[in-house]
Amino acid sequence: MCMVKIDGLNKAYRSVPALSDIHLQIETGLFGLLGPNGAGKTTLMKILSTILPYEEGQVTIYDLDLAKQGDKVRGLLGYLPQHFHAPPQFTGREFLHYAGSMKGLTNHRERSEQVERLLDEVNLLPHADKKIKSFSGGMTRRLGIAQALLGKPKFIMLDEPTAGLDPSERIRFRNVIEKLSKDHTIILSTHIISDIESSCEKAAVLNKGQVLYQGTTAGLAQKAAGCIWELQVPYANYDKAEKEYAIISSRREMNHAVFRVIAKEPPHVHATAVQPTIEDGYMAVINGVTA
Ligand SMILES: Nc1ncnc2c1ncn2[C@@H]1O[C@H](COP(=O)(O)OP(=O)(O)OP(=O)(O)O)[C@@H](O)[C@H]1O
Repeated sequence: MCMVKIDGLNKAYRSVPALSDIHLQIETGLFGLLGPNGAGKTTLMKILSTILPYEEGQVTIYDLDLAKQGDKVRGLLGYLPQHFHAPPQFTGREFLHYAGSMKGLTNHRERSEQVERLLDEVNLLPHADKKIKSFSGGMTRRLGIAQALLGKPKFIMLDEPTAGLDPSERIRFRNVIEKLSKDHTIILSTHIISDIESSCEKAAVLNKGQVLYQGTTAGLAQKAAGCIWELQVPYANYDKAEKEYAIISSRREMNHAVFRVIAKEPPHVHATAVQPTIEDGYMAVINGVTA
Protein backbone atom coordinates (compact mmCIF):
# COMPACT_ATOMS: atom_id res chain seq x y z
CA MET A 1 0.00 0.00 0.00
CA CYS A 2 1.25 3.46 -0.94
CA MET A 3 2.14 5.47 2.20
CA VAL A 4 3.79 8.48 0.55
CA LYS A 5 2.43 9.80 -2.71
CA ILE A 6 4.07 12.69 -4.52
CA ASP A 7 2.49 14.16 -7.66
CA GLY A 8 3.89 16.98 -9.76
CA LEU A 9 6.17 18.37 -7.05
CA ASN A 10 8.22 21.44 -8.01
CA LYS A 11 10.69 23.36 -5.89
CA ALA A 12 13.04 26.17 -6.88
CA TYR A 13 15.59 28.20 -4.92
CA ARG A 14 15.37 31.82 -6.11
CA SER A 15 13.81 30.60 -9.35
CA VAL A 16 16.57 28.01 -9.96
CA PRO A 17 14.78 24.63 -10.15
CA ALA A 18 15.90 22.05 -7.57
CA LEU A 19 13.03 19.58 -8.08
CA SER A 20 11.06 19.38 -11.34
CA ASP A 21 7.76 17.56 -11.67
CA ILE A 22 8.52 14.79 -9.18
CA HIS A 23 6.14 11.82 -9.08
CA LEU A 24 6.91 9.11 -6.53
CA GLN A 25 4.94 6.40 -4.77
CA ILE A 26 6.49 4.92 -1.66
CA GLU A 27 5.17 1.87 0.17
CA THR A 28 5.84 0.41 3.62
CA GLY A 29 9.43 -0.82 3.83
CA LEU A 30 12.80 0.55 2.96
CA PHE A 31 13.03 2.91 -0.01
CA GLY A 32 16.41 4.00 -1.34
CA LEU A 33 16.86 7.53 -2.70
CA LEU A 34 19.95 7.65 -4.87
CA GLY A 35 21.58 10.47 -6.76
CA PRO A 36 24.82 12.38 -7.22
CA ASN A 37 25.68 15.64 -5.41
CA GLY A 38 23.07 18.30 -6.04
CA ALA A 39 20.46 15.85 -7.37
CA GLY A 40 17.79 17.18 -5.00
CA LYS A 41 17.66 14.38 -2.38
CA THR A 42 18.04 16.66 0.65
CA THR A 43 15.57 19.18 -0.79
CA LEU A 44 12.99 16.40 -1.21
CA MET A 45 13.56 15.14 2.35
CA LYS A 46 13.30 18.65 3.80
CA ILE A 47 9.99 19.12 1.99
CA LEU A 48 8.62 15.79 3.24
CA SER A 49 9.71 16.65 6.78
CA THR A 50 7.78 19.96 6.56
CA ILE A 51 10.95 22.09 6.93
CA LEU A 52 10.81 23.54 3.40
CA PRO A 53 7.81 24.94 1.56
CA TYR A 54 7.24 24.00 -2.07
CA GLU A 55 5.70 25.78 -5.01
CA GLU A 56 3.57 23.19 -6.69
CA GLY A 57 2.41 19.62 -6.30
CA GLN A 58 0.30 17.28 -4.22
CA VAL A 59 1.98 15.33 -1.41
CA THR A 60 0.11 12.81 0.73
CA ILE A 61 1.76 11.11 3.70
CA TYR A 62 -0.25 8.39 5.48
CA ASP A 63 -3.41 9.91 3.99
CA LEU A 64 -2.49 13.37 5.31
CA ASP A 65 -2.19 16.32 2.94
CA LEU A 66 1.31 17.73 3.56
CA ALA A 67 0.30 21.27 2.57
CA LYS A 68 -2.69 21.40 4.94
CA GLN A 69 -1.86 18.92 7.71
CA GLY A 70 1.86 19.55 8.31
CA ASP A 71 1.41 19.43 12.12
CA LYS A 72 -0.08 15.93 11.96
CA VAL A 73 2.63 14.78 9.51
CA ARG A 74 5.28 15.97 12.01
CA GLY A 75 3.71 13.65 14.60
CA LEU A 76 4.43 10.64 12.38
CA LEU A 77 7.93 11.65 11.48
CA GLY A 78 11.46 10.70 12.46
CA TYR A 79 14.17 12.60 10.58
CA LEU A 80 17.93 12.42 10.52
CA PRO A 81 19.17 15.52 8.65
CA GLN A 82 22.28 15.37 6.48
CA HIS A 83 24.15 17.68 8.87
CA PHE A 84 23.02 16.55 12.29
CA HIS A 85 24.26 18.62 15.26
CA ALA A 86 23.44 18.18 18.93
CA PRO A 87 24.21 20.57 21.82
CA PRO A 88 27.87 19.87 22.73
CA GLN A 89 27.38 20.39 26.48
CA PHE A 90 24.69 17.69 26.73
CA THR A 91 25.57 14.07 27.32
CA GLY A 92 24.18 11.56 24.80
CA ARG A 93 21.55 10.38 27.29
CA GLU A 94 20.54 13.94 28.29
CA PHE A 95 20.14 14.89 24.64
CA LEU A 96 17.89 11.91 23.87
CA HIS A 97 15.70 12.74 26.89
CA TYR A 98 15.49 16.32 25.68
CA ALA A 99 14.68 15.26 22.09
CA GLY A 100 12.10 12.75 23.40
CA SER A 101 10.36 15.47 25.46
CA MET A 102 10.26 17.68 22.36
CA LYS A 103 8.55 14.83 20.51
CA GLY A 104 5.86 14.64 23.19
CA LEU A 105 7.23 11.72 25.22
CA THR A 106 6.26 13.32 28.52
CA ASN A 107 5.96 10.11 30.53
CA HIS A 108 9.41 9.66 32.13
CA ARG A 109 9.25 5.86 32.34
CA GLU A 110 8.18 5.43 28.75
CA ARG A 111 10.81 7.94 27.57
CA SER A 112 13.56 6.23 29.60
CA GLU A 113 12.62 2.86 28.20
CA GLN A 114 12.95 4.19 24.64
CA VAL A 115 16.14 6.15 25.33
CA GLU A 116 17.91 3.15 26.86
CA ARG A 117 16.75 0.78 24.11
CA LEU A 118 17.89 3.16 21.37
CA LEU A 119 21.24 3.86 23.06
CA ASP A 120 21.75 0.10 23.06
CA GLU A 121 20.63 -0.35 19.43
CA VAL A 122 23.09 2.25 18.14
CA ASN A 123 25.83 0.94 20.45
CA LEU A 124 26.15 4.14 22.50
CA LEU A 125 25.30 2.76 25.95
CA PRO A 126 28.94 2.73 27.09
CA HIS A 127 29.27 6.41 26.08
CA ALA A 128 25.82 7.64 27.13
CA ASP A 129 27.10 9.87 29.94
CA LYS A 130 29.91 11.47 27.95
CA LYS A 131 29.45 15.00 26.66
CA ILE A 132 28.55 15.20 22.98
CA LYS A 133 31.50 17.52 22.38
CA SER A 134 33.77 14.51 23.05
CA PHE A 135 31.93 12.29 20.51
CA SER A 136 33.56 11.22 17.24
CA GLY A 137 31.76 11.94 13.93
CA GLY A 138 30.48 8.34 13.80
CA MET A 139 29.16 8.51 17.39
CA THR A 140 27.32 11.77 16.65
CA ARG A 141 25.81 10.15 13.55
CA ARG A 142 24.63 7.20 15.66
CA LEU A 143 23.10 9.61 18.19
CA GLY A 144 21.32 11.25 15.23
CA ILE A 145 19.92 7.88 14.16
CA ALA A 146 18.70 7.25 17.74
CA GLN A 147 16.94 10.63 17.97
CA ALA A 148 15.23 9.99 14.60
CA LEU A 149 13.74 6.76 15.99
CA LEU A 150 12.50 8.29 19.26
CA GLY A 151 8.74 8.39 19.66
CA LYS A 152 8.32 5.30 17.44
CA PRO A 153 7.65 7.29 14.24
CA LYS A 154 5.83 5.50 11.41
CA PHE A 155 7.57 7.49 8.69
CA ILE A 156 11.35 7.73 8.96
CA MET A 157 13.70 9.70 6.72
CA LEU A 158 17.42 9.26 6.99
CA ASP A 159 19.66 11.56 4.96
CA GLU A 160 22.99 9.77 4.40
CA PRO A 161 22.75 7.88 7.70
CA THR A 162 25.89 5.82 7.27
CA ALA A 163 28.25 8.67 6.34
CA GLY A 164 31.20 8.37 8.72
CA LEU A 165 30.21 4.99 10.20
CA ASP A 166 32.80 2.23 10.30
CA PRO A 167 31.92 -1.11 8.62
CA SER A 168 30.70 -2.87 11.78
CA GLU A 169 28.51 0.10 12.77
CA ARG A 170 27.16 0.18 9.23
CA ILE A 171 26.10 -3.47 9.56
CA ARG A 172 24.55 -2.78 12.98
CA PHE A 173 22.64 0.16 11.49
CA ARG A 174 21.36 -2.01 8.61
CA ASN A 175 20.07 -4.61 11.06
CA VAL A 176 18.18 -1.99 13.11
CA ILE A 177 16.65 -0.50 9.97
CA GLU A 178 15.76 -3.84 8.43
CA LYS A 179 13.85 -4.82 11.55
CA LEU A 180 11.90 -1.55 11.42
CA SER A 181 11.17 -1.81 7.70
CA LYS A 182 8.53 -4.51 8.23
CA ASP A 183 5.96 -2.03 9.50
CA HIS A 184 7.48 1.41 8.86
CA THR A 185 8.03 3.55 5.79
CA ILE A 186 11.70 4.44 5.65
CA ILE A 187 13.38 6.65 3.06
CA LEU A 188 17.12 6.33 3.03
CA SER A 189 19.10 8.80 0.96
CA THR A 190 22.63 7.79 0.14
CA HIS A 191 25.57 7.87 -2.25
CA ILE A 192 26.61 4.46 -0.98
CA ILE A 193 24.93 1.91 -3.21
CA SER A 194 25.86 -1.01 -0.95
CA ASP A 195 23.66 0.58 1.75
CA ILE A 196 20.58 -0.11 -0.32
CA GLU A 197 21.86 -3.21 -2.13
CA SER A 198 21.29 -5.54 0.80
CA SER A 199 18.18 -4.03 2.30
CA CYS A 200 16.04 -1.92 -0.08
CA GLU A 201 13.58 -3.58 -2.39
CA LYS A 202 12.60 -0.32 -4.06
CA ALA A 203 14.54 2.78 -4.99
CA ALA A 204 14.48 5.96 -7.03
CA VAL A 205 17.33 7.66 -8.84
CA LEU A 206 17.30 11.45 -8.90
CA ASN A 207 19.52 13.64 -11.04
CA LYS A 208 19.36 17.39 -11.54
CA GLY A 209 16.00 17.53 -9.81
CA GLN A 210 14.35 14.85 -11.92
CA VAL A 211 13.38 11.24 -11.24
CA LEU A 212 15.28 9.11 -13.75
CA TYR A 213 14.21 5.76 -12.32
CA GLN A 214 11.81 4.36 -9.77
CA GLY A 215 11.07 0.73 -9.15
CA THR A 216 12.72 -2.35 -7.74
CA THR A 217 16.46 -2.46 -7.08
CA ALA A 218 16.58 -5.61 -9.22
CA GLY A 219 14.96 -3.62 -12.04
CA LEU A 220 17.56 -0.89 -11.58
CA ALA A 221 20.36 -3.41 -12.10
CA GLN A 222 18.60 -4.62 -15.27
CA LYS A 223 18.74 -1.08 -16.69
CA ALA A 224 22.39 -1.86 -17.43
CA ALA A 225 21.76 -5.32 -18.93
CA GLY A 226 23.97 -5.82 -21.98
CA CYS A 227 25.89 -2.59 -21.28
CA ILE A 228 28.49 -3.79 -18.76
CA TRP A 229 31.82 -5.22 -19.88
CA GLU A 230 35.10 -6.33 -18.40
CA LEU A 231 38.29 -5.53 -20.19
CA GLN A 232 41.88 -6.43 -19.35
CA VAL A 233 44.44 -3.74 -20.12
CA PRO A 234 48.21 -3.91 -19.46
CA TYR A 235 49.05 -1.65 -16.53
CA ALA A 236 51.31 0.42 -18.78
CA ASN A 237 48.24 1.48 -20.82
CA TYR A 238 46.14 2.46 -17.77
CA ASP A 239 46.06 6.21 -18.46
CA LYS A 240 45.23 5.79 -22.15
CA ALA A 241 42.39 3.35 -21.37
CA GLU A 242 41.01 5.67 -18.71
CA LYS A 243 40.53 8.34 -21.38
CA GLU A 244 39.12 5.91 -23.93
CA TYR A 245 36.43 4.03 -21.94
CA ALA A 246 33.58 4.92 -19.60
CA ILE A 247 34.99 3.11 -16.58
CA ILE A 248 32.83 2.24 -13.56
CA SER A 249 35.55 0.55 -11.52
CA SER A 250 38.89 -1.19 -11.86
CA ARG A 251 40.91 -3.83 -10.07
CA ARG A 252 44.48 -4.98 -10.36
CA GLU A 253 45.40 -8.50 -11.49
CA MET A 254 49.13 -9.20 -11.88
CA ASN A 255 50.42 -6.77 -14.56
CA HIS A 256 46.93 -5.93 -15.77
CA ALA A 257 44.13 -3.64 -14.82
CA VAL A 258 40.66 -5.14 -15.20
CA PHE A 259 38.23 -2.37 -16.06
CA ARG A 260 34.47 -2.53 -15.64
CA VAL A 261 33.21 -0.48 -18.57
CA ILE A 262 29.77 0.82 -19.45
CA ALA A 263 28.96 0.94 -23.18
CA LYS A 264 26.06 0.03 -25.46
CA GLU A 265 28.41 -1.84 -27.83
CA PRO A 266 31.40 -4.04 -26.92
CA PRO A 267 34.16 -1.48 -26.19
CA HIS A 268 36.87 -3.85 -27.50
CA VAL A 269 37.01 -7.20 -29.32
CA HIS A 270 38.34 -8.85 -26.15
CA ALA A 271 35.78 -7.27 -23.82
CA THR A 272 33.46 -9.75 -22.11
CA ALA A 273 29.87 -9.02 -21.13
CA VAL A 274 29.16 -9.34 -17.37
CA GLN A 275 26.03 -9.37 -15.21
CA PRO A 276 25.07 -5.88 -14.06
CA THR A 277 24.84 -4.92 -10.38
CA ILE A 278 22.64 -2.22 -8.83
CA GLU A 279 25.62 0.14 -8.98
CA ASP A 280 25.96 -0.56 -12.72
CA GLY A 281 22.25 0.16 -13.16
CA TYR A 282 22.66 3.42 -11.28
CA MET A 283 25.62 4.46 -13.45
CA ALA A 284 23.70 3.46 -16.60
CA VAL A 285 20.69 5.59 -15.63
CA ILE A 286 22.81 8.60 -14.62
CA ASN A 287 24.89 8.43 -17.81
CA GLY A 288 21.94 7.69 -20.09
CA VAL A 289 23.49 4.41 -21.28
CA THR A 290 20.63 1.98 -20.67
CA ALA A 291 19.49 -1.26 -22.22
N1 LIG B 1 19.39 26.77 0.40
C1 LIG B 1 19.66 26.71 -0.89
N2 LIG B 1 19.73 27.79 -1.67
C2 LIG B 1 19.98 27.74 -3.00
N3 LIG B 1 20.18 26.57 -3.66
C3 LIG B 1 20.13 25.43 -2.95
C4 LIG B 1 19.88 25.44 -1.53
N4 LIG B 1 19.89 24.14 -1.11
C5 LIG B 1 20.14 23.38 -2.19
N5 LIG B 1 20.29 24.15 -3.29
C6 LIG B 1 20.54 23.67 -4.68
O1 LIG B 1 19.50 22.75 -5.00
C7 LIG B 1 20.02 21.63 -5.72
C8 LIG B 1 19.68 20.34 -4.98
O2 LIG B 1 20.44 20.31 -3.76
P1 LIG B 1 20.26 19.19 -2.65
O3 LIG B 1 21.09 19.58 -1.48
O4 LIG B 1 18.83 18.94 -2.44
O5 LIG B 1 20.91 17.92 -3.40
P2 LIG B 1 21.42 16.54 -2.81
O6 LIG B 1 21.00 15.49 -3.79
O7 LIG B 1 20.96 16.37 -1.40
O8 LIG B 1 23.00 16.72 -2.85
P3 LIG B 1 24.14 16.11 -1.87
O9 LIG B 1 24.19 14.66 -2.14
O10 LIG B 1 25.36 16.84 -2.31
O11 LIG B 1 23.74 16.45 -0.45
C9 LIG B 1 21.51 21.88 -5.89
O12 LIG B 1 21.71 22.49 -7.16
C10 LIG B 1 21.84 22.85 -4.78
O13 LIG B 1 22.93 23.68 -5.13
